[in-house]
Amino acid sequence: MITLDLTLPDCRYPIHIGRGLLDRAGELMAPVLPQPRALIVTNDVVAPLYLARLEASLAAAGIQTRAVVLPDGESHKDWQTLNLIFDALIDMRAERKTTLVALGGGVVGDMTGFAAACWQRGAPFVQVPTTLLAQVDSSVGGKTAINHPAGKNMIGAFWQPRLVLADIALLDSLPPRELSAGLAEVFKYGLIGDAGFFDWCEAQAAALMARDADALIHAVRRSCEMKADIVGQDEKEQGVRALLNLGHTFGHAIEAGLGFGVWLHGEAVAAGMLLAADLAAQLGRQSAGELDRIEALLAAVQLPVRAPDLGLDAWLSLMGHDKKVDGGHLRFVVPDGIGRASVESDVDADALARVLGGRFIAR
Ligand SMILES: NC(=O)c1ccc[n+]([C@@H]2O[C@H](COP(=O)([O-])OP(=O)(O)OC[C@H]3O[C@@H](n4cnc5c(N)ncnc54)[C@H](O)[C@@H]3O)[C@@H](O)[C@H]2O)c1
Ligand SMILES: O=C(O)C(=O)C[C@@H](O)[C@H](O)[C@H](O)COP(=O)(O)O
Ligand SMILES: [Zn+2]
Repeated sequence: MITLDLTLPDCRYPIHIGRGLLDRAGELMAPVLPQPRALIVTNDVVAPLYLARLEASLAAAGIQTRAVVLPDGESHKDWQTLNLIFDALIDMRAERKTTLVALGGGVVGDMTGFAAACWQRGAPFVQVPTTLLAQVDSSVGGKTAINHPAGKNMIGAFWQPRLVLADIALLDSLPPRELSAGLAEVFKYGLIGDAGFFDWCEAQAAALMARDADALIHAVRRSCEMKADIVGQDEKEQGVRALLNLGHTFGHAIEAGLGFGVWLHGEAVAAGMLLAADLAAQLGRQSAGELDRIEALLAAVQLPVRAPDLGLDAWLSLMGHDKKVDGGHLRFVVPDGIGRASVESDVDADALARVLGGRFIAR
């Protein structure tokens, strides 16, 4: 097992990564739980696969549990489904020290974290991420939220987990499309901050797709190291954390524009990163060769390399809900070559229009 730490001014928590950790969940969680009671939040796809093992492990460590099983999918990341968590907490007479445990992908994790932030004004929570995307990104860093029909993650809170437990073995059951979606966020780290890691992703694309354990562990480890480092510097996204949003201004517009769940988050981020890279090229910060490398890597893992044609007005309207908007002005994360990125506030409208009608838009 590898353990990383995420250190913030007022808290610090471990991120455990390895194979076979689910059956050690009780032993690993017990020290961070303020009382031996927990509500496990999961969904109707993950529950039949992994809930009984998590319950057994927690019971063996003396932790009493209840479980709530949510409907699966991004289209259920909403108020109605969030309320099912509060109903379960009421029903079990949960207290402020009762821990919420997220067992699932990013949707379950984001909703459980938001419920924990709200429950009695702040209850402890633990992340047990079961998708690659959740293991490399969403379970770490404390962004929690639900969607509004008009925009992604519009209602939420920064609320950190007490512990993250990423068991790579759980990825064995992940559908191939979901594995690819997780790789989009892995590649993002290379693009924003580690050219060597981007090179490694190119070399290991086939191994990652084949779920080679060493390759997956390295991908999860390096991603979590980078995320923990960035969040440790800027928990509330006042500066450098915005780089983790590469591709998301376009990507979130795709998700909301097509309807939540039509494109997976990772797929929308993949197409969005290409649009951001094209914008960088328009601004003279990306060479044709670098753009080709990004496109080739995404294609190699079956991610989309063309965004849907939403139409310029719809793109601009949807992107207007981005959380980086400042004083009514869009701000984009723009890669500077490979391995560096920055936030651009004054994007030329003509350059943006060229991107949104350009070669990375489906015809
Ligand atoms: N908080 C953050 O920092 C952050 C970061 C990235 C993404 N997100 C959010 O995360 C969400 C996307 O997360 P996701 O890609 O994990 O999607 P998801 O949670 O919908 O999971 C993907 C699918 O895989 C299923 N699944 C989960 N684990 C499985 C397993 N081990 N075996 C088989 N099937 C399994 C799920 O039930 C679902 O059908 C989006 O809502 C996105 O906005 C948040
Ligand atoms: O942790 C972050 O910061 C990120 O931006 C990670 C993203 O991958 C993630 O999708 C996040 O939820 C997007 O945040 P939002 O603030 O744009 O909703
Ligand atoms: Zn994301």
